[in-house]
Amino acid sequence: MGALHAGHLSLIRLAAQENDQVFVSIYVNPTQFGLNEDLDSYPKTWEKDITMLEELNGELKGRINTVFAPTTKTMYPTLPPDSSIPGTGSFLTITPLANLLEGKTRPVFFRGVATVCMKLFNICTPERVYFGQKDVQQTVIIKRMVKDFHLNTQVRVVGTEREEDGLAMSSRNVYLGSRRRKVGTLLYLALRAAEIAYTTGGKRTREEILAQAWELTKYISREQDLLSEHERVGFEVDYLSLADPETLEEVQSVDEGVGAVLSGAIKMLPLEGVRPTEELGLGGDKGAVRLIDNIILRPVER
Ligand SMILES: Nc1ncnc2c1ncn2[C@@H]1O[C@H](COP(=O)(O)OP(=O)(O)OP(=O)(O)O)[C@@H](O)[C@H]1O
Ligand SMILES: CC(C)(CO)[C@@H](O)C(=O)[O-]
Ligand code: BAL
Repeated sequence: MGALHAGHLSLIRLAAQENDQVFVSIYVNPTQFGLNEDLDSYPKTWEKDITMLEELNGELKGRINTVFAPTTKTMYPTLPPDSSIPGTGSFLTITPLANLLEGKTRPVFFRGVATVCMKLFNICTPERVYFGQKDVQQTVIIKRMVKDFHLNTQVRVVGTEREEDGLAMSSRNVYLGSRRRKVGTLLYLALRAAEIAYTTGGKRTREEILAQAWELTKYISREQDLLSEHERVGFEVDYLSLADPETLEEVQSVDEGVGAVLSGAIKMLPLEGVRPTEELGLGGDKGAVRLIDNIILRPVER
């Protein structure tokens, strides 16, 4: 969706390694934003995106063949895009996957994603498509769509690029501002604690694994509570999940031969006690900022 960062570039780099020609799409797709979401404020940095792509194209010896930045009239030629829950128009729904996890909070999100991806795939007929693991549910849904609709493309998933402190790169991080940015790593730290319980702690049940993640969020919350209103950051955990990698249904224990997806979402709340000089990030701290992240618990080779 543009506002490019190193995570996006890693998808393009892998695509250029595996293919002679790379087609990059930049399109902020309205139908995947709910009516109450941030479509209007979503960061748009077109000039900078093009400069980044030109530089990258030099490094990739000109393999970026096309940057496709369509208008909404091109993508939705018949009816104007509708983001309401009934949604009038031509849509693809991939259920029950689209109703789980992110879909609970964002009920039209995956309908919009599957629909726009089908359009993009039909326009460009790619041999391979590249998606980031940061949006793990999206990758599972696109794989299901490709399988169920017999699309002739291979879905490639690229690992999550992170900032030095572990925060998953995301175009929406610019909404955080400096105070919330410092605490923004908490979801990753919580997922890592749960991962360690599985990989080195030998834990296999849902309760044992997720307890580690919950403990860490509670610890950070207590730490924040001790700070003054000018320093503290409030957050709410939307969900922490331990799910089957293909169905994304919650599991009670991890089958080592199958592995699992550990994922979560948190809402960083608007600040209290804002001082006039405080750096607030895009949007000026008007709303909560929702962050997602995940770690794959890989199957153990037997
Ligand atoms: N940190 C990352 N590492 C690897 N891939 C990423 C990362 N962030 C996004 N991507 C991938 O880039 C593609 C385009 O994503 P998108 O434009 O929505 O960026 P985003 O940074 O995830 O934005 P948002 O903040 O809206 O989630 C998706 O396949 C997404 O999974
Ligand atoms: C898959 C996608 C391009 C659909 O607009 C979007 O959800 C994204 O960028 O992750
Ligand atoms: N990275 C997925 C796009 C979205 O959150 O809207």
